[in-house]
Amino acid sequence: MTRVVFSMGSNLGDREAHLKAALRDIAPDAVSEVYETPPWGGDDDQPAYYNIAVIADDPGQDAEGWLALAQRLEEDNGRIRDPERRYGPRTLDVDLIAVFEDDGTPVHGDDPQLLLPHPHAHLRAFVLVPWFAIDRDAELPGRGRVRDLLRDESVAADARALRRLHPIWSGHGDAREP
Ligand SMILES: Nc1ncnc2c1ncn2[C@@H]1O[C@H](COP(=O)(O)OP(=O)(O)OP(=O)(O)O)[C@@H](O)[C@H]1O
Ligand SMILES: Nc1nc2c(c(=O)[nH]1)N=C(CO)CN2
Repeated sequence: MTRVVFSMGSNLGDREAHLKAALRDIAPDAVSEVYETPPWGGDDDQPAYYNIAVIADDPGQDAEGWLALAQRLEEDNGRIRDPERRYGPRTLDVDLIAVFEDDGTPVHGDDPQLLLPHPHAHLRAFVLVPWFAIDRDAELPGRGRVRDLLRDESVAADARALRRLHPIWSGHGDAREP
C-alpha cells in the first residue's frame, strides 16, 4: 500500500469541473475544500487558480504508478504545456507532493521525471494550506511539519491571499455535489 498527497490546480476553462473530473478517477480518502489562489511563481498575467489537496491510498500503486495516473488525468483534461511559460496557465495540473509506504516511510525520488517529495511544496501556500486543512499532523518529508512551514513569513503572506471557497467532494468516493 502507498499513500499519496496530490496538489491539484486549474486556472483555465471550468476550473471546478476539471478538478471534479480528476477526483472521479482516483477514489480519494480526503479532499480539501476548493481554494482560489493567486498565480504563484512570478507569471502573474493569468487567471486565479482553483486548488485542492487530495490524499489517496492504493494497495497496488507505487510512486511511478501515481505519476502515470497524474499525467493521464492532466491529459484527459486537455493539459497543454507552453514551453515558453514555465508557470503558465493550465486546465489541470496534478503534482505529487509526497508518497508514503505502508509503514509511513517517505518515498524519495531524484529522477527529474519524479522528484519526491516535491521540491517546491514547502514554498507554496496553495499546497500547504489545503493539505493542512485535511491533515493537521501532515509532515513534508525533509522539511518538517506543515503546521510549522505555514509560519514562514513569505508562505504566511501568500496564505493570507488564498480564499477558501466550498467543498468539492462528498466523501463517498466520488466527486458529486456536496
Ligand atoms: N513530484 C512530481 N509531481 C509531478 N510531476 C513531477 C514531479 N517530479 C517531477 N515531475 C515531472 O515534472 C515534469 C513537468 O511537470 P509540469 O509541467 O506539470 O510542471 P509544473 O507543474 O509546471 O511545475 P512544478 O513541478 O514546479 O509544479 C513532468 O514531466 C513530471 O514528470
Ligand atoms: N496559485 C497557483 N499557482 C501555481 C500553481 C497552482 O496550482 N496554483 N501551479 C503551478 C505549477 O505547478 C505554478 N503556479
